[in-house]
Amino acid sequence: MAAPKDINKKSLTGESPVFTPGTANSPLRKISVIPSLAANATPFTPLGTSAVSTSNASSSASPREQLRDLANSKDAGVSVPRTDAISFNLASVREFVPRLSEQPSGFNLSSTKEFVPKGDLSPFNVAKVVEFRPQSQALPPSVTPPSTSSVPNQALPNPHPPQPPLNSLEIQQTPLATQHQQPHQPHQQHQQHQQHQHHLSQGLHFLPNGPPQQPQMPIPTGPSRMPSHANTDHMNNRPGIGGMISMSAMGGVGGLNNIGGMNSMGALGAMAGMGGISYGMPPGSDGQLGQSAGLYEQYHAGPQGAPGTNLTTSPYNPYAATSQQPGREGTSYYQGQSAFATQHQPLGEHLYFPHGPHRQDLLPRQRTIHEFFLPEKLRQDVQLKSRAGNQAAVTLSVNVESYHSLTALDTNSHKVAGSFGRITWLYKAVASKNGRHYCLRRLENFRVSNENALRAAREWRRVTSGSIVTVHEAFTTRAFGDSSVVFATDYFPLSVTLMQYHFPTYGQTRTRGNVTVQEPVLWGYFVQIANALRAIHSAGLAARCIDLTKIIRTSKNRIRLSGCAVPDVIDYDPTRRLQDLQQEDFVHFGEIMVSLATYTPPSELKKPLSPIDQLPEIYSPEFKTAVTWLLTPASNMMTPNGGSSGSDSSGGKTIDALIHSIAPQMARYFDMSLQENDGLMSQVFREVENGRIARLLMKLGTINERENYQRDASWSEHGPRYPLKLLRDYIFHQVDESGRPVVDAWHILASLNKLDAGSSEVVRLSSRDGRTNLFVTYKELNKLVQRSFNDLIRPAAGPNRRHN
Ligand SMILES: Nc1ncnc2c1ncn2[C@@H]1O[C@H](COP(=O)(O)OP(=O)(O)OP(=O)(O)O)[C@@H](O)[C@H]1O
Repeated sequence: MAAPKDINKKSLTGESPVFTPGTANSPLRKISVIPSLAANATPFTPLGTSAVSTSNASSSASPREQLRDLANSKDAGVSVPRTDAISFNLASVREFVPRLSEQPSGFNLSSTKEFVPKGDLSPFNVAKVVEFRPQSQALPPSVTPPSTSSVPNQALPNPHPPQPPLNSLEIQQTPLATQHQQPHQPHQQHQQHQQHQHHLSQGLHFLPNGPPQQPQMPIPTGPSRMPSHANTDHMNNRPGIGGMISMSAMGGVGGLNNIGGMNSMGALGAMAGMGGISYGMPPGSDGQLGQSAGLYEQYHAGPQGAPGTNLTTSPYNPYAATSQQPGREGTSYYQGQSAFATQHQPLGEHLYFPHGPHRQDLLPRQRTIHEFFLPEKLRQDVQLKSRAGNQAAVTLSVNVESYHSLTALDTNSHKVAGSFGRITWLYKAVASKNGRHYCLRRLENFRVSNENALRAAREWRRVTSGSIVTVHEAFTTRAFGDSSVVFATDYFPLSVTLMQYHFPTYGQTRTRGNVTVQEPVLWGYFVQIANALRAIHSAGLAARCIDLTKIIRTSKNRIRLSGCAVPDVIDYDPTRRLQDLQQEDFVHFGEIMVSLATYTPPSELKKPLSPIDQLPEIYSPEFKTAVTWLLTPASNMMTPNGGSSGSDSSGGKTIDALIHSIAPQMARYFDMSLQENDGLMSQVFREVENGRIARLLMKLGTINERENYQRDASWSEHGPRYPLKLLRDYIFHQVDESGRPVVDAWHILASLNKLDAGSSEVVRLSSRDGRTNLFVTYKELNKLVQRSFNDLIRPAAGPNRRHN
């Protein structure tokens, strides 16, 4: 899609009527641009002025009219000029669907997965990002680089003198010579390395992971670090919004997350007291910033940072791209400051709270885009399930009790009597009482002969286990035009039965191959079914449905017994002894294990089973013994590990005996499950932080370029909110020395997180013509964001407030 040419041209040459920084009308410019230096400045190529904003700005129509025009326009939706040159576009991030080989994409996950430190042209290649140098980079450190606005703009160390209030922000025309040298100079890195070597040789401790004071910092584990302000910040007062966004709709944006290892995040410092900054502060609460800043200063003033401390004790952060910038450690710029004070930033301030296992052995350049986001496999899995859960291709027009929006889950529309000996139907349905999805299993045309049968089914509500599909209720209904019994159970999207999973061609004429299910997988099933039986038997019930068609696989090797309670209704017989039914459970359990181990459908198993003969050699004696125990009648009983006990007082086998005997396998599975849990928790911690970034982006998006406020001086292009516009350019519209877009995910995330945390780091914001430079801390910018946003949502705010 082509953007209108004239607009592109304007945007690219900085003639956009929207963006005219540094004009004579700009109050900021009047204050502080130094004309003589301005003349020498290298022009900064403006980028990214949207067609939308351009046309809006030049139009005198009302916002509503403009929107309508825009919607009707042929070019509606063409917003960013030069999209052809930008290989990273947010739409692709949002969906974050890897385009496998058929399309070359600048943001192709499959390519980023194969991380190539050099030569990979992906804009998300961290190696490339780290190696990016502005033109002046080539100069030796001693040579003053020429003034340039090409990016990355330099984030300067915290000079620590009290920050001026925002309205007195200093705008300077400062040649880079007075700033620091360009980042990542090999020469400087070499010096740094030598310095550390030197320290080591002197017996000094080299602390790669942050200052020793860090443990003293309180580290809350959640993102909510200050009281919320119900009257101010809509976004902040909905705790779920971040997660929601990060999971689905804004997959990519929500995915913007932890760069823990990249040392660019702002959470820990924020958690240590500055955290409130990021969450909707009413204008009057800025004092809290001061307090948190106090903490920060305290942190700096720790014993190791005392004046006179040898610089060599300064911890070196190996992951901090910025800490490698020359001049960061130098004392010349910050005379009289301590070693810690001269540190660029304490490590913790830009790291999220590390949680769970993580790899330590990666160099910064080896970190890939995957470190920023939820692992692709997991994300896809979650998203597919979520989509399947919400999908309703064909919804029945029947409402059953309090359930509506019924969707059939059975793939076979010509039903015959199934494994229960009856015709059953399965539906996904939504419960009116809570809006959740449930799975309804309907017994077609079934009349309950005895009221107690349904009561027996309700007993199953008490049984809760991770290996059982929980039964919530059972009732009779005529909603389907017959007399049906319905069981409402938990719903697990995209689950398949073990029969479907392991015997996908069953019932087809195709011959089966010889497939072996690995023993660890079988042990996994074994342990989970044993766990289900323990819960069932100890509740005084029997499963009575251990069948490959009634065990569902809800995620990788994760299974649950479904269909429980159905046999209790269909075959209700109060005369049958519970012990007998439980003994039958063991036999059915043994049969499905033999079936899977020999890759034989249950109906084709040769009976009576003699597992020792039937089970292939590849399985261990331990496994064979356990299966044999399941199939052996109680009268000849031995323990699953070959012992002689295992029966209860009535002479039957017990589930406790089984579990006792397979304890080593249970422990192994338990440990695996703990590890999996750790892994998932660390992902959750990472994703929690995404919400912060998403909220911040929403705020920035709602504040910037508000055309309908232009007559309001406080919202005008060159008013006090001007730095936010420059910040937007700094974060998203970076260009290199030849004016080409630089799309650097690391830079975007790092900047947003520093902004969110209200870091004291100074950032230089340049206007697009390069003549105006603002030196401002993220802390001040953060305040400005909060203040502007609060102004925006406060009903009485803004004299010219008009609603779109
Ligand atoms: N609780 C559940 N949540 C989501 N899907 C389920 C649930 N229980 C079963 N399913 C899925 O519904 C489909 C049909 O299951 P069902 O138990 O009816 O199997 P079946 O082979 O049709 O059995 P039958 O022979 O009794 O008809 C299967 O793909 C199964 O994975």
